[in-house]
Amino acid sequence: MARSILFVHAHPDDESIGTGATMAHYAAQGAHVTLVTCTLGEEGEIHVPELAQLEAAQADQLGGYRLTELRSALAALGTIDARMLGGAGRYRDSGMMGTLANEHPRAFWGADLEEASMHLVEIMDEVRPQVVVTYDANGFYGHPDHIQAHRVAMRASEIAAERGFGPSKIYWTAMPLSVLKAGVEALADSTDNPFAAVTDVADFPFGTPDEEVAACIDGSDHHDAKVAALKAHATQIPETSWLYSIAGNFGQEFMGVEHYTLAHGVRGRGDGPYGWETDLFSGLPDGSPAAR
Ligand SMILES: CC(=O)N[C@H]1[C@@H](O[C@@H]2[C@H](O)[C@H](O)[C@@H](O)[C@H](O)[C@H]2O)O[C@H](CO)[C@@H](O)[C@@H]1O
Ligand SMILES: [Zn+2]
Repeated sequence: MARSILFVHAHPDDESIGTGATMAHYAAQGAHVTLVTCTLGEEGEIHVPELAQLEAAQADQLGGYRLTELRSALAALGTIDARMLGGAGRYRDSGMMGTLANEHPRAFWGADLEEASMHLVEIMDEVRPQVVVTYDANGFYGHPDHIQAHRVAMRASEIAAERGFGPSKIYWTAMPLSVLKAGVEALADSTDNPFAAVTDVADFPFGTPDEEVAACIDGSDHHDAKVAALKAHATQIPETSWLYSIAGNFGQEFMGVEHYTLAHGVRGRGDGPYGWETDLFSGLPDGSPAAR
């Protein structure tokens, strides 16, 4: 059976920021890589001055523009089967938690869970992913669309399993505390250190104890592709972004390596002190067992 992996993300840019190296890694291996993006990102900031008038409060065209950014980003990552949940524009970016945009009639945060999940079930029935990747229950950092993407991905996987085509493994994006700590220390001398006020990595809304992480995907061969994908999302990620500091100054291990917890399925063989899998398909009938 050909390898099929499905990524469920909230906004255009999340796919590159959180899983860009993993997507490029599996696309390069010839796996069928499907990305489902749940909103167009209509409520985002705009870091490109000449596009400022596209913002929600003016022309309200940022969503359409971010779709073009997404297409450019995915072209950098490889052959990706890109879908919008329910079709482009069905669910709207809900804005940050507690903002007025949460109340928009099409806000993803207020979507009917069963209806939204059925849109994903249809895609899962078509592409039959052995592996699904999404966020943890907090949406990695608490954004309402990320939390809702988690809920939809998990509910759709339940329905798919009831219908005989559920994924064998479900992963949630994760940042090991050891990596987070190393990243903060590496940025300490940076002039535009975004974490200057951080005194303890526990202050971040994300961070997973290393022993709870299940997989570490080394996509450092695709570091440049991930950086190109980030640059495609120029309205969201300014050239001064700390993401580029990490990418440029501190080696590929921060940007080219992505980590996951295992939410469903049986963990395959792994490496290192915590036995982290090096392949998300590890342990599956056609999954190559992790090299020792
Ligand atoms: C990575 C991600 O999920 N980005 C979201 C997020 O963007 C944040 C938002 O614009 C906030 O106002 C900024 O202070 C913060 O720096 C941004 O990361 O929320 C947006 C609105 O829902 C969303 O469009 C964007 O993709
Ligand atoms: Zn997002």
